Amino acid sequence: MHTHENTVRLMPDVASQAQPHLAGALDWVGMDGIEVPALFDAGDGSVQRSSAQVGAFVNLTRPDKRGIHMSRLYLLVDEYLSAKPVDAAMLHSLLRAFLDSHKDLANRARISIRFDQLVRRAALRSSNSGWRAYPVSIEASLGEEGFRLELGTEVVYSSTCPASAALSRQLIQEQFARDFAAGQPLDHAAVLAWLGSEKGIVATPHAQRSVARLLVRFAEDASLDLIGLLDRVEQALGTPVQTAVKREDEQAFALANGGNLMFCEDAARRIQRALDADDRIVDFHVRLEHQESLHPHDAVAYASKGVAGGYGNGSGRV
Ligand SMILES: Nc1nc2c(ncn2[C@@H]2O[C@H](COP(=O)(O)OP(=O)(O)OP(=O)(O)O)[C@@H](O)[C@H]2O)c(=O)[nH]1
Repeated sequence: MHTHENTVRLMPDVASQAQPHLAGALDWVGMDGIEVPALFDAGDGSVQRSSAQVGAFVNLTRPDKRGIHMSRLYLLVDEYLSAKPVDAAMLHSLLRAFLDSHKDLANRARISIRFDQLVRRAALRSSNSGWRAYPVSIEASLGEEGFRLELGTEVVYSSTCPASAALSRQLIQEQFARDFAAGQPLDHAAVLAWLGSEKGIVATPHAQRSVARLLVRFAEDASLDLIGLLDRVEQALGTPVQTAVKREDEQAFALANGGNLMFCEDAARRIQRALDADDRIVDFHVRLEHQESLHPHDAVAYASKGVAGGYGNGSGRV
């Protein structure tokens, strides 16, 4: 009977052989789409387990070596992601372990983790609540430039067009002028009834489902505060999409939209101001997409960190 050691000794190890024909250092080698159940901080003190897709990579600095040791990266991903919630410190030590497992072969490592963060959101007025699933992509790397951590996510919201609102108001005024003659005393009850009729709102501004795509780089010592980031962005926008909606919630949403008219430029500046004020965020790029109901195309704005001579150049990284 073979012992485990004997069996292993009999197996050829192609990856560690010297490269016979083609030599060359490689930028990144690894695996993408690794399926793992990973743990994430749910933002309320509890831990959420989500199905995640992981990319695990190191560079290959040795031109003469055939390949990296994929299984080592795979097993490290499984070990670390099963043990504790994904955060900056854990990712940093996982990447260090990637490099330790490839001594003399690699000096850079990176990992990407994609999953949906489920968050229970309260209704605007009623006591109900419902789920939102925010798509999240975490990218961490370790190399000569140190540890870097970026987080990408999306917030969906409603935007009502300010131009359309002004044009609608003008038509409502004109309708009022037609229905109530100038110089005549106004009958309070008649005006109230008129306001409650469809004539009182002959034109309605168009609103659109809109998407803010965010890419944020955190300071090296900052925590991975995903829920805090989502909350801050939704507050800055003012009209995030709702989950459970009763009539009282829908009315509150209509009021919020009426007081929150915005072009995509306005939305971009609101997020820019909110994220600029957060010193745990060293850089960010946002892309705002207003999926127009007036047009078959979208209105789009990009913004990035607004420091003087800043990082942002409209490169559209998101
Ligand atoms: N390097 C590399 N390995 C691959 C690739 N596709 C599949 N693999 C497999 O990944 C398996 C595991 O690789 P290793 O980590 O080198 O496995 P191992 O030699 O048993 O493990 P160690 O003893 O730790 O090196 C190998 O059997 C490879 O065939 C590829 O494109 N490149």
